[in-house]
Amino acid sequence: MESFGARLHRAVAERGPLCVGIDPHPGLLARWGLSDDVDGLDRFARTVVEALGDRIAVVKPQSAFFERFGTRGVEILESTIRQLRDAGSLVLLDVKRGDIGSTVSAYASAYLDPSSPLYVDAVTASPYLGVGSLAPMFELAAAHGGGVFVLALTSNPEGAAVQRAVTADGRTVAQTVIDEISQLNRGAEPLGSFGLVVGATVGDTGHDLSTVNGPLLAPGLGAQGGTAADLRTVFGSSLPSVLPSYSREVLHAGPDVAALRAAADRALADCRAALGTS
Ligand SMILES: O=c1ccn([C@@H]2O[C@H](COP(=O)(O)O)[C@@H](O)[C@H]2O)c(=O)[nH]1
Repeated sequence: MESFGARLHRAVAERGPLCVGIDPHPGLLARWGLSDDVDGLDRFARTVVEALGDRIAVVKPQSAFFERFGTRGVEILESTIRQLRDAGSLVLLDVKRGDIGSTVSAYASAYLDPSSPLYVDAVTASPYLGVGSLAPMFELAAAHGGGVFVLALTSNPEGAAVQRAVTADGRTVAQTVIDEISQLNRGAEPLGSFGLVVGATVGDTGHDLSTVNGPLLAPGLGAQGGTAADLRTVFGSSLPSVLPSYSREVLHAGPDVAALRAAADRALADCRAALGTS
C-alpha cells in the first residue's frame, strides 16, 4: 500500500493543510442543543462528517470523548471512522497510546491493522516509555501504509517541564524524540510517515526540526490561544511540513453545516497565509 506520508502529501495538496478535530465536549453538545449521551454523541459526530468529511485533508477524532460513553461510545467512534473514510478524509485518531513494547503491539493491532474495527490512517502516540517502545506501531504502520504522530512539544503549559528537561547527553527529551523520528523518516519521499506533535503555543523553543522529513501536527490553535501567525515563530523553516489542527475553534460554529464549513474555510485561509501556500 502507498505510504501514509505519500497519502498525506496528496491530501494536503488537494484539500489544503488543515486537520480538524472531532472533540464532543459536554459543553459543545449543550451548545449544539444535543443531549450529553450516545445519541447526542452520534448526532454531533455525524454532523461533523457531513460538514467536513469531503473537504478537509485530515479529521482527528479525540478518542477520549467517545470512550467516556463506554462500549456504545466506542461503537460510534468505529462508525465515525468508517464514515470519514467513505467521505475521503484521512483519519488521525488522537489516542496518545504508549506502553512497554509487547503491549504497544496490541495497540498497534487495534489501530493500524486494516482488519481491526478501529483501523485508522494514523494515531498519536506517547514516547515517555522510550521512543523504541513504540517500534511495533512503527512497524505495523509501515507495513500497511499507516502513520504515527509522536508527542514532542505539546501545546499544554505543563508539558515543558518534562519535554524540555535536559538528558545526560545534553539534548532535551523533546530533541531526542525529534532525532529518533528523523531517523525513521530518512530518505522517505515525498514525506515520511512518522510525524511529531508540536503545539502552536510553544513559541520559539530552539529545537531543531529541520531533519524530521515527516508531518508536524500543530494543535493548540484557537481555543488554547495559538494563532496561525504563531506557526512561523514555532516552526521557522519547517513550515512546509506543518499540519495545523483546530478543534473547538471550528466546532463552536456548529451545528449548522454551512457554518461549520465556513469556520473550517476561515481556518484554512489563515493557515495558508501563515504557511505561505495561498
Ligand atoms: O499537544 C497536544 C496534543 C494533542 N492535543 C489535542 O488536540 C485537540 C485540541 O483541541 P482544541 O479544542 O483545538 O484546543 C484536543 O483533542 C487535544 O487533546 C492538544 O491540544 N495538544
